[in-house]
Amino acid sequence: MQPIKKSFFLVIDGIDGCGKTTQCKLLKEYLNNIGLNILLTKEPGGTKTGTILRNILISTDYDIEPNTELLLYSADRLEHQKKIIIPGLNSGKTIICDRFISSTYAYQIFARGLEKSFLQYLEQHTVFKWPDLTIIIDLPVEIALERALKRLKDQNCENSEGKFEKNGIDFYKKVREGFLWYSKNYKNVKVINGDRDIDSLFKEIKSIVNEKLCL
Ligand SMILES: Nc1ncnc2c1ncn2[C@@H]1O[C@H](COP(=O)(O)OP(=O)(O)O)[C@@H](O)[C@H]1O
Ligand SMILES: Cc1cn([C@H]2C[C@H](O)[C@@H](COP(=O)(O)OP(=O)(O)O)O2)c(=O)[nH]c1=O
Repeated sequence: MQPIKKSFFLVIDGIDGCGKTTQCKLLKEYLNNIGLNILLTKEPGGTKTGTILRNILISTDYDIEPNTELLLYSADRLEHQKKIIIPGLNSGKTIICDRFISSTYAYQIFARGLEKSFLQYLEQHTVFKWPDLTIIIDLPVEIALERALKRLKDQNCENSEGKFEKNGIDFYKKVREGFLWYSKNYKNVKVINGDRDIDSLFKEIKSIVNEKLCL
């Protein structure tokens, strides 16, 4: 059977540990099963160049200037849009993207305190296709970080815990605030409550996506 063509750009975003990766995978499986051609991707790191940028960005070995970090996330996005997202949409794929520019507003602008106008300038040169829908999974920072730490333990990556300790809880509170700001200032954004179990969260995401995709 030929896959159904539904060119659609969907983003799932939110603070570390909110459950994005889990929900992206569930959604991919569900939409694949009903015959859509799904491309699951992520930022940073959705391209060959982006993988190198991601390794630099998430490593704690480099002491990167905050504005350099902002430029690297933007470079990753430019590559991702040109090489993956736009060609994927042009060939009729439904794109599910784990994080997008909403994360840059939340982390670099709100939490790191960089100039909003700088990102507003950069987005004009890096975002050629805006998401048809961004779902932001919102929940108290303490719960999200507990989940993120649990995942690191499950994956035996406890030495990566440093990121959360280095940034501190107030940083993540600002990240949360940044996502809520983004939801009020950009189009096609839906905020959902992430403080519940995986299945009931997925049920709501599925119903939002079904409605948007007219399924
Ligand atoms: N709704 C949920 N309730 C409890 N635990 C969850 C929920 N969603 C995900 N988890 C668990 O929390 C951890 C982080 O989830 P993950 O999907 O990797 O988050 P993210 O990609 O947003 O950082 C994983 O161990 C995952 O199994
Ligand atoms: C896309 C993006 C990610 N990030 C950060 C958030 C994450 O801490 C980190 C890696 O993202 P990710 O792999 O999604 O982390 P997690 O699974 O823990 O949620 O990149 C930014 O700071 N700005 C951005 O624009």
